[in-house]
Amino acid sequence: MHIVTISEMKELETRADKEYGLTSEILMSNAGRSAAELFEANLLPTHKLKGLKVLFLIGPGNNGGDGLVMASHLEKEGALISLYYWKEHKLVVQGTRRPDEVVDETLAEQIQRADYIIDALLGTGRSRPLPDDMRALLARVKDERARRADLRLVAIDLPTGLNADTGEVDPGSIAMDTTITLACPKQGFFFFPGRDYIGDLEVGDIGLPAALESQLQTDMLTGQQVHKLLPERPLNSNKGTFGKVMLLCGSLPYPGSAYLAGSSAARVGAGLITLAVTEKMLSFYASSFHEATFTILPEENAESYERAKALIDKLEGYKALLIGPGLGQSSNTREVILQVLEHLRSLPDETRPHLVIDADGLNNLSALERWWTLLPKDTVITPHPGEMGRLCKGVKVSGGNIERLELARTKAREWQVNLLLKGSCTILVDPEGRTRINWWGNPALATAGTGDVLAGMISGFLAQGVQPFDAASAAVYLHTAAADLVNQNMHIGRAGLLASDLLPNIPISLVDTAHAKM
Ligand SMILES: NC(=O)C1=CN([C@@H]2O[C@H](COP(=O)(O)OP(=O)(O)OC[C@H]3O[C@@H](n4cnc5c(N)ncnc54)[C@H](O)[C@@H]3O)[C@@H](O)[C@H]2O)[C@@H](O)CC1
Ligand SMILES: [K+]
Repeated sequence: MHIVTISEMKELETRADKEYGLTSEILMSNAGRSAAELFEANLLPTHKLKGLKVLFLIGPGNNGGDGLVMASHLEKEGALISLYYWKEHKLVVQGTRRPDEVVDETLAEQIQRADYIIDALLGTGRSRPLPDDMRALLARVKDERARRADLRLVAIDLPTGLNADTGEVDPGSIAMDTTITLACPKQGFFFFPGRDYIGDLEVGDIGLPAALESQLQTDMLTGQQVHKLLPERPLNSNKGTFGKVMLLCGSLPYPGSAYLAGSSAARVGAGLITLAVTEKMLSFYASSFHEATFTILPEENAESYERAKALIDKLEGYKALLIGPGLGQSSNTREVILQVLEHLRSLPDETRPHLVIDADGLNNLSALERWWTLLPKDTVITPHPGEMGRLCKGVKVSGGNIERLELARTKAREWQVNLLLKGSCTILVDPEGRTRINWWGNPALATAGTGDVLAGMISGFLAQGVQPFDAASAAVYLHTAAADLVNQNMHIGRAGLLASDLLPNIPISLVDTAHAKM
């Protein structure tokens, strides 16, 4: 599913008209019908349309036009519709226009009795700050929503006043329970503060031919898309079929990282997991991770070339290598990483394991000048905002604002990597600038070890032959899906998840993609 900017959306509409004869009226008619269908589909099981009291706030442009089409569909199905035309200050209640002198009073009543209020005031055409009377109207709706939790607010295309490119909001904008956006999600939905105003996101089909969208470079990750990226599991297979993952992870203060990452690689289906560890650490892993195999490395005070050689000697036949989680940042360890990278660069593409670098792997690299020139082709790197800041030599990187997007795009191209920039809506960019953004986020994931799980999942997909950008994309989507399953199955809210809770839920999240609604 493509994500668009305002100008990309306008261009799609212009070309739809020019090349396919899909006029603005046709698109609006499709938009209103589709919004009505999605609205009705989401009412169940708590509400039914017959007798439902729905107040539409209608703006002066096409967004208002979408609202009017949607309203007429709902009315035909038995909903009790009121229409407030903001610009004309006109109120129509179930087909009857109210006299001008009672509009204010009647509108107040309609707001108080509505089951649903639909924001069809402004969409992508908003061009200036909201006028005071529109802000006042929205403030009344917001107060009513605060007073009555069962009042539902639904935006058509986008919440009024939200900047669809940047996610900035007007002071008068209010948070919705649902946004039914038209044709494509807008870029601004994925960045704060806008992200908090969208509520549940639904995407209405307005009948744009798919060919029109072929130029668009930015996608929203969806379950349906991820389902197609998952590796096949033929019956005629053995553990060799699904690839081997080597992990250079974990050190004395952070032993759990290698366990979490390795288990996650197995949970997405990799055939064999090998932890490269010192003998001192072996007993810890052997007792907690029965399925793993081990490559024994010299202790950490050994010469770096001995440590690197012990790993390199065992790498043949591995399809994926994960470097970093819990590895520590000693200069000796940095040298080990450099030697391993040199070895990987010397290998032909066909035999080189795909590389993922996370956490301390990135921290070690960021201490070096032009570190990206040391990476083999098609490496996946997975920084959180702090690590990204260090990789960019001190740039401040936000966890959720729009500047992240441009930075990620610029750096993925400059560094020629598959960049996964973590955050509330994680961004993925490939070396050519192709971009994918994860809509779903889960605050319960903001806890130690969940990054190790993500890195492990990517490696596990790489081992199975999934292409690097796709492996990272699938892992990001499934990581949040697994967290949502933990929330549901353990009945926990936004806090209290342990990274290890994700592990048994990862395979379930894979299965669930087969039934994803989008
Ligand atoms: N053009 C098309 O082909 C389609 C448009 N669609 C809908 O049309 C919307 C875009 O339509 P428009 O371009 O007409 O834009 P809008 O409906 O968002 O609003 C534009 C109108 O609002 C006024 N306006 C702008 N900023 C304002 C402000 N701050 N305060 C008060 N008035 C303001 C403008 O003068 C103009 O009259 C989309 O969001 C979507 O809902 C969909 O129906 C799909 C097809
Ligand atoms: K709107």
